[in-house]
Amino acid sequence: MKRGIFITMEGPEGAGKTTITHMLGKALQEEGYQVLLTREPGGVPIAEQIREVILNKENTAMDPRTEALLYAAARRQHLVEVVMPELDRGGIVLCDRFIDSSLAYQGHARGLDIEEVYSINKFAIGGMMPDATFFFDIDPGEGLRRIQSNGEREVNRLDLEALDFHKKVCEGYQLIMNRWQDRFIIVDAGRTIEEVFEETKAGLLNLLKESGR
Ligand SMILES: Nc1ncnc2c1ncn2[C@@H]1O[C@H](COP(=O)(O)OP(=O)(O)OP(=O)(O)O)[C@@H](O)[C@H]1O
Ligand SMILES: Cc1cn([C@H]2C[C@H](O)[C@@H](COP(=O)(O)O)O2)c(=O)[nH]c1=O
Repeated sequence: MKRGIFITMEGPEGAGKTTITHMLGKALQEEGYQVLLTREPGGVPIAEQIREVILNKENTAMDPRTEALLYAAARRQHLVEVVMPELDRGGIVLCDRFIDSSLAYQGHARGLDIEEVYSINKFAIGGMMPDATFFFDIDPGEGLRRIQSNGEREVNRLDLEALDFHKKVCEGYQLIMNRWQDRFIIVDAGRTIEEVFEETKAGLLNLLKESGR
């Protein structure tokens, strides 16, 4: 029985999800909250192995449905091993990407259809949708420029897609946000790291307060 709160971070490449999620984790701990930070695809050994297969630049032959199924499989394993037990304990889980990434990337940008991808993901998640989702809104070209100028970040198979693909990802996110309006909090991620962090932190503390924490 879920008692915790499940928050996800979404957006295109280079929007700042990982940077801000780590800053939030530290800030919440300083406020006395216990918080679990995790990510998709990955977060547990089996899902990290699936991540390596999906994102490996050599795997250019990967079929879009195979890709969608692998993300869903990684998601299931991560949920069962990490997210669900933590939520059952009443914890706060901040997850860098979740189902909306599959809907935007595989469902819309790859053209598989958002409803079809939602359908296989329903099997994977068994109703475990996020309580709230922060969407880091940035121009996709600007996001790609950010990751290209970060020499430490390894470029993966999805990063190598053309700008048009990343524009479709953003279009997909818009469709998803229209469908699940109540769940999304949109943050202008084109500002400085400090500005994005302060706004996201205020939104998150508000959610925690509303949930009685
Ligand atoms: N608001 C910002 N302004 C300028 N640079 C930023 C900002 N936020 C993050 N960055 C930088 O952009 C790069 C990408 O950031 P980050 O890894 O947090 O993005 P992400 O959304 O998690 O990307 P991806 O989904 O592609 O992994 C990093 O080098 C980070 O330092
Ligand atoms: C969960 C998920 C992710 N993706 C894509 C999005 C990114 O291109 C990579 C993950 O890399 P990151 O540096 O950790 O953001 O995978 C996807 O296409 N579908 C998904 O469900």
